[in-house]
Amino acid sequence: MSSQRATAFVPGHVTAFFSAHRDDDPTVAGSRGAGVTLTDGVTVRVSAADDGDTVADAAAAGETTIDGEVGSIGAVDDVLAELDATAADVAVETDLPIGAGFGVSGAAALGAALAANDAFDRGRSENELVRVAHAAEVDRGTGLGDVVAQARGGVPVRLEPGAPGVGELDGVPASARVEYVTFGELSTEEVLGGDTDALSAAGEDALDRLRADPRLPTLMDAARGFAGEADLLVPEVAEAIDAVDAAGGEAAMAMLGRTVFALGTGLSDAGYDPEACRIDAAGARLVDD
Ligand SMILES: Nc1ncnc2c1ncn2[C@@H]1O[C@H](COP(=O)(O)OP(=O)(O)OP(=O)(O)O)[C@@H](O)[C@H]1O
Ligand SMILES: CC(C)(CO)[C@@H](O)C(=O)[O-]
Repeated sequence: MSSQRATAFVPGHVTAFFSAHRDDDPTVAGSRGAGVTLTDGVTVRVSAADDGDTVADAAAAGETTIDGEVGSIGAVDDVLAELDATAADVAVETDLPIGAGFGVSGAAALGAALAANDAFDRGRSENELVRVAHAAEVDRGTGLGDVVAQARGGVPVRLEPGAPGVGELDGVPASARVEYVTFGELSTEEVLGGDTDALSAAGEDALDRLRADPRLPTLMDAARGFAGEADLLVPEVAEAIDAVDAAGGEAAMAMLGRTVFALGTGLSDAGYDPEACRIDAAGARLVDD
């Protein structure tokens, strides 16, 4: 039965390191790498557009809002088109900053897929919905591996790139408090649109290290090495990582944003005023309205 409305929660995802793998087929394209999913995430509410009585109501049908403001996320539009739900209203809500390395666009796309499928009884399986959201995110150039990681939860390790059925995931078994501070955006589209050869070589090295020792401290250390080798570090991020290190903690840069994330109380101990959450244990899911 079709309820005409549904809500999904999708964890944020910070990538610690990655290599980019292109392909004409967006379900085959993606990234290898690893990162951390967060209990801070994105809530997506999908409902049948209320045509209402007024011209303004009718014009607002099929509208996306982001934290209450009318806006658009390309990958969400593509997901709705694929699920024959372009007339739906979509409300995206998040405390995470957009464009700062938390995979908000991937989360919004995956949340829209899960919620639209449920609201309109489209009968797709979880793998199919993850595939739709992954393909939309890749096609829009706003991410490569966030969607599959967010679907899984925990500390996802992307062993092979691509959507379910193509890619392969593992994970670092771990639970921890995570702190983060954001200094601003870094354009994913720009970095992915440039030459990614050096970055990808550094990402493959980092993945080999983590596979040999799948523990959180190794993930953080490999992430720091990656950010330097891939030439992505920005000064305020480097400074914060050094300050956390000097205070005895573990921090790294979130790809792709001017964002630092740390384990435990790393950033607080270094004198920053971070946001705090935990590693998300469950992955993307439908929730009660
Ligand atoms: N206020 C906003 N700031 C930035 N992007 C916005 C905003 N509102 C909508 N968007 C759309 O959201 C998407 C943001 O994608 P982008 O990949 O840059 O960010 P992200 O997914 O949050 O982070 P990242 O990929 O760095 O982890 C784009 O499609 C952009 O057009
Ligand atoms: C490319 C990327 C770093 C953008 O957030 C992410 O999607 C990833 O790890 O593939």
